[in-house]
Amino acid sequence: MTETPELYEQLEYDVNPLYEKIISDLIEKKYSVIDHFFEQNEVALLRDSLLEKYEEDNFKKAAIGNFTNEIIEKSIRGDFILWINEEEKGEAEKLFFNKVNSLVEYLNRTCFMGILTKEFHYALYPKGTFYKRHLDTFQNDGRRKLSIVCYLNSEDWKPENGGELTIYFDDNGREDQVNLYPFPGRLVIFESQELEHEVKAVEVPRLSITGWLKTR
Ligand SMILES: O=C(O)CCC(=O)C(=O)O
Ligand SMILES: [Fe+2]
Repeated sequence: MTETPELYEQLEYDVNPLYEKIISDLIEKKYSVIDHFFEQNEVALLRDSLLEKYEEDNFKKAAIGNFTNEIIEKSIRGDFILWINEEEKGEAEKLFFNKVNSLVEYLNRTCFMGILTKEFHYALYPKGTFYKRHLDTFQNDGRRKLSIVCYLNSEDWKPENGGELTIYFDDNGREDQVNLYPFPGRLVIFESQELEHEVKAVEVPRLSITGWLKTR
């Protein structure tokens, strides 16, 4: 019998149980929650980087709509954001992209997801702000495939702080929801074109990185 080792080599990969869990969650329920995706010291590094840039006044009021038609609408979303340029990254951002890229490579290799580009921004929700229920593709970007949120809050995030990410999903024809607190190091990943979600009002500043994996 003749073998084709080159082909086997291409298809071979080390199975990563964490990534496999994410994939099976996505297939089963269109979202996945991974606690401690980033370790405490990594979260601290990223939080410091966010706060430094925020204090330097680099953040801007998040808008809704697309680039040519940006509307700042406080009654819809109240967060401040700063896009992260992967080329100009510092130590914290390098660490962030290393982990994200490893996940993306795995998704492409094992699921043929065809993720070609990605975009991420820091976000800070000041006290009293929220983001009303929406679908991430309302930004007129049908290329957004998976939404990723990673929380950079300090360890003691309490329920009375509010700021849950509420994801709405269909349960056999009935709408159900899951409420997720923005615990530090927690990563939430969900199908951008499928799941509506919202950020409940926060009582203390809420820190995160949000981004999208895109097909083109
Ligand atoms: O911060 C979150 O939990 C979600 C943010 C979000 O939905 C968005 O930026 O589109
Ligand atoms: Fe969103």
